[in-house]
Amino acid sequence: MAEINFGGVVENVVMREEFPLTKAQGILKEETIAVIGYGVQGPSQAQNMRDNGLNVIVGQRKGGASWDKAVADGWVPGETLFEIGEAAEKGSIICYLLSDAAQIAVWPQLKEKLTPGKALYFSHGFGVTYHERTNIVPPKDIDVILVAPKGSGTSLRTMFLEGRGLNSSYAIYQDATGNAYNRTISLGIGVGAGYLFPTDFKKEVFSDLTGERGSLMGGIQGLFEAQYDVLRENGHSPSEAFNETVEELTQSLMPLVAKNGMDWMYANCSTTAQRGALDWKDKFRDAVRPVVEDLYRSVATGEEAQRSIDTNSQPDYREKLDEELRVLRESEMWRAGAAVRALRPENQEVEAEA
Ligand SMILES: NC(=O)c1ccc[n+]([C@@H]2O[C@H](COP(=O)([O-])OP(=O)(O)OC[C@H]3O[C@@H](n4cnc5c(N)ncnc54)[C@H](O)[C@@H]3O)[C@@H](O)[C@H]2O)c1
Ligand SMILES: CC(C)(O)[C@@H](O)C(=O)O
Ligand SMILES: [Mg+2]
Ligand SMILES: [Mg+2]
Repeated sequence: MAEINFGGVVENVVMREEFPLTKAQGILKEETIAVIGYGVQGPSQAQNMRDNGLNVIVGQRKGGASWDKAVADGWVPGETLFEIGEAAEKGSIICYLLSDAAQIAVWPQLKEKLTPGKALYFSHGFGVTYHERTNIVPPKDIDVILVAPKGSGTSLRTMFLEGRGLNSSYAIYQDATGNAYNRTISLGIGVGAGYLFPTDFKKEVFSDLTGERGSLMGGIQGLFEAQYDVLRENGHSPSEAFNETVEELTQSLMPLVAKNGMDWMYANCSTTAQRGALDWKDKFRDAVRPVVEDLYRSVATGEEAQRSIDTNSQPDYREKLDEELRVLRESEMWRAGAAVRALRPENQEVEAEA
C-alpha cells in the first residue's frame, strides 16, 4: 500500500509494483476461477486472467451469442466452458459477471454452489448493497469480494493488451477464510487492474451509478444535446454544431485534460476562450447541481436500482434498449458525427484501401 495525497486527502492505494503478478499467481495457484457471464466484463476479465497464467473457466448460458463468442475466444466446451451451474460447481472463486438484473434471476441456482471457503467476486456493489431488492444475501462462510474496473470491459482488455492497467476499486464485504484480501488483490492484478483503490460495496455502487448517469454518460449527452440543438435552431450547420459540441472536445481538448488537467487545457486555448469558460463554468455548475443532487438521492434511496431491476428483468429488455440506442444513433447530431468521423484521415485510409 502506498500513501498518496489526493488534493490534500491522504489515501492508500495498492500499486502493481508491490504486488507483482508472480505473487498473485502464487496465491491463486490452487484456485479454479469460474467467470460466470460472457457479456462485456466477462470476456475481458476471463481472457486477461487466462493470459496472466491463472486457472480460469467460463460459465455461460448455452446457445446464445455470448456462448458463441466464448468459443470464438478459445474457451473449449466441456473443458474450460460450461453451463453456469457446472462452472459454479467447479469454481473455488466465482466471478459473478452476469448483468446486475440477471444476477438476481440466477442467484437461487448459484447460491447452492457456494460451499464453505469459496469466494464470491463481484465487479459492482449492486447485488449485495441493494439486497432487500435483489435477495442476494451470500452465506456467511464464504469470502465476498469486489474488483470494479473503472471503465468499460472493452478498455480493460485493450489496455491490458497495450501493457497498461485500468484503475479499479476493490472491496471486501466478508472475510470468512482470512484470505479475502490476498484473493481480492490477486484477482485485481489478474484481471488487469492498474492501481487498486480501496472502497466498500455501498460506496462503489453509489459513486458508480452516479457517475454513469451523470458526467460520464447521461450528463454529457444531455449537455451535448442542449448545445447542439441551440446552435442548430440559430442557423448553424450540422457539421459546425457537431464540431463545436463534440468533435473538438474528444479530438483536441479532452486529451489535453487527460494529459495535464483542466487548467492546462484552458492555458492552451485563447485568452478569449479562457475568459468565457471561467465566467460560464459557474453558471453551468449551479444549473446542473440540483440535478446531480436529485440523482444522488435517487441512487441512495434505491430508486435507480429498482428502475434498473424492473426494466432489465423484462424478457424484451434487449430489444427495447437496442431501439433506444438506434434513436440516438440516427439522431441528426450523431449522424452528423458519423460523417465527421468518416473524414478523419485514419478512416479515409480505410475507405481508400477498401
Ligand atoms: N460493462 C462494463 O464495462 C462494466 C464495467 C464495470 C462493472 N460492470 C459490472 O460487471 C457486471 C457484469 O456486467 P456486464 O456489463 O459485463 O454484463 P452484460 O450486460 O454484458 O451481461 C453479462 C452476461 O449476462 C448474461 N445474461 C443476461 N441475462 C441472463 C439470464 N437471465 N440468465 C443467464 N445469463 C444471463 C448474458 O448472456 C451475458 O453474457 C455487472 O455487475 C456490471 O455492473 C460492468
Ligand atoms: C463503464 C461504466 C459506465 O463505468 C460501468 O460502471 C458500467 O456500468 O458499465
Ligand atoms: Mg456501472
Ligand atoms: Mg463504472
